[in-house]
Order: sequence, then structure tokens, then C-alpha cells
Amino acid sequence: MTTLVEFLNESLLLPLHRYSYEECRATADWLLAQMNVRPLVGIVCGSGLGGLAEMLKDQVAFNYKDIPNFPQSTVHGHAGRLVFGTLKGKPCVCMQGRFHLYEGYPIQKITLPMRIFKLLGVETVILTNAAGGLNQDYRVGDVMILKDHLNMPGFAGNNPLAGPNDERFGVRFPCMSDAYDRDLQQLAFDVGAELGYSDFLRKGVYCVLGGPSFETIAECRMLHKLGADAVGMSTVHEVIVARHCGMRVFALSLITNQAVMDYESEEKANHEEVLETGRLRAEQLERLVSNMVMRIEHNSDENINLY
Ligand SMILES: O=P(O)(O)O[C@@H]1C[C@H](O)[C@@H](CO)O1
Ligand code: HPA
Repeated sequence: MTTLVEFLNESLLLPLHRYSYEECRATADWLLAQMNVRPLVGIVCGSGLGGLAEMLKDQVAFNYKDIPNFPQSTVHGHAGRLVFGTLKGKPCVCMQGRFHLYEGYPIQKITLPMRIFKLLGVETVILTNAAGGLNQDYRVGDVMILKDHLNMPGFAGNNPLAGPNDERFGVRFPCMSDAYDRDLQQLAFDVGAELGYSDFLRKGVYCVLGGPSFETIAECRMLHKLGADAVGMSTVHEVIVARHCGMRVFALSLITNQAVMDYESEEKANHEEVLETGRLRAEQLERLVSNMVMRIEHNSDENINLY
């Protein structure tokens, strides 16, 4: 029979220990053993934005189910493939599908890929997501560059860095006031202007909730009052882990629907609309991201051909 101590250990403590440095290292080494390039840029595709992975040249792809220690995608619009390749000559790795809290994974598991990115050699992470627009000036199809976030699960103690801290990844108390790299935000606006996208580029604050239910009208009103411009169910946990281990972060939200703020409205948020808006903006997002990647400078640029 299971003793109380064993039960507590398994249900409360073990999940915090399960994704160790050694396990992340083993996964990264498994991937590197099959690859002759080391990625400098890691890209995460949001709901309906998996097409971003298709822009990589000379692809080598792995299904998540074949990668040791990797979670599985369970959401429609998230293919579940890790794709390596080059983008305008720069080595990249792309998650075609991400993990969300509402899928039932522990928060440490949904963010595990960020640590694997780090151990693969990634220096810059580009995160994309689909989000509901709270800012009344936003329109469906706008692209919001994240300047900051509100971490609602974090307020309740659900932070991916909870549990023992391994200094090999980063410090116990990482700063988050500089989470979103300002030079990369500016680069997005510069590249966007050159591509003629200024009309639909915005800058704002993203708020993460646990999902999977979409928000009530009262919740949307509250989040808007708190300073959020868009609401979603991802990204922030990945940003925290990526910053903890010292990678530069850029994130964007595609505003796929207007959050419902009005009791007279007949609008209802739904996942099909989210995916459809992703399809409509896919091409422009691919151009924006690929042109940014081409212009990002990396410490290891001169070593690209050595791996
Ligand atoms: O992975 P992201 O944040 O793009 O996915 C959003 C949030 C939910 O998973 C889903 C709702 O339609 O899209
Ligand atoms: N709310 C939360 N997550 C979302 C939304 C939304 O309105 N749209 C896309 N992801």
C-alpha cells in the first residue's frame, strides 16, 4: 500500500523534479546526433500558424512522439513536429505546435522545449500566438508585437520556474522587466514598414489565462481595465523559461478575434475563427518573420558552418 509520504512525493514533489538538466541534455544530444547544423533561432508556431515551419529550407523534421522526453500535441492546428532547417541561410528550429496548460501537462513540461532550444544552441526565440483583441482600436488580422505580459496563472503560483532551481539554466529570481527584447521589437516595426505592413502592426500587452474556455464578458472587461491589449492561453510561460536561461525573446500575437466586451453582442469566440484568421495572415507573417531572422545578429554567426 502507498504510504502518505510516497503519495505526497509522487503527486506533489516528483513533477517538480521530473524535467532535469540531464533529461533536457539527453533530448538535445539525441537531436544533435542526427543533425549537422546547430540552430541559432527557435520559432514557436501558434494556433493556425504552423505554416511558418514550411518556410524552412533543407528541412529535417521529427514527430514529437519520436523525440525522447517530448510532450505530444493534442490541439487541432498544432501539428506536433519539430522542424530544423535554414531561413535565408540562418539555421533555425521550429516547433510546429506548442503545448498549453489546459492540455493537462504540468507547466514545467509545456516549457521544456525552451530549455532544449537553449541546449541546442538557440540564442533568439521567436514566439507566435493567436489571441483575442481587448484593445478597442484593434481589428481582426492585426499583428501585435508584445512589449510586456500579464501572467495570470503566475499570480496564483503556477510559474514554470517553481520548484528547485538549477543554476545551470539560470538564476533563482530572474528579472522580467526586460523580457521582450526592445531591439527586436524595433526590428519588427522596421521590417514591417519595409514590407508595407504598418497599417496592421501594433504594440501591446498580452495576458495569459489557463483556458481552454474562452473568457466571459466580465473577464474581458476586467483584463482590459488591467492594461491588457490581447488575451490568450500560451507564450508567457515559454517567455519566462527562455529568459531564465538567457535567450533573447521576441513574441507576436495575431489578433484572430475580437474579445466580446458587450452584453448586446452576438459574437462568440471559437477555435475555427482563430484558425481561419491564421490562414488569412499566414503569408504576411512568414515574410515578416523570415525577414527579421535574416537581420538578427548572433554571437555565433561566424561559427555557423562549424557544426
Ligand atoms: O497556441 P496559441 O496560443 O496560438 O493558441 C490559442 C489559444 C488556444 O490554444 C487556441 C484558442 O483558439 O488558440
Ligand atoms: N481568448 C483566449 N485565447 C485566444 C483567443 C481569445 O479570445 N483567441 C485566440 N486565442
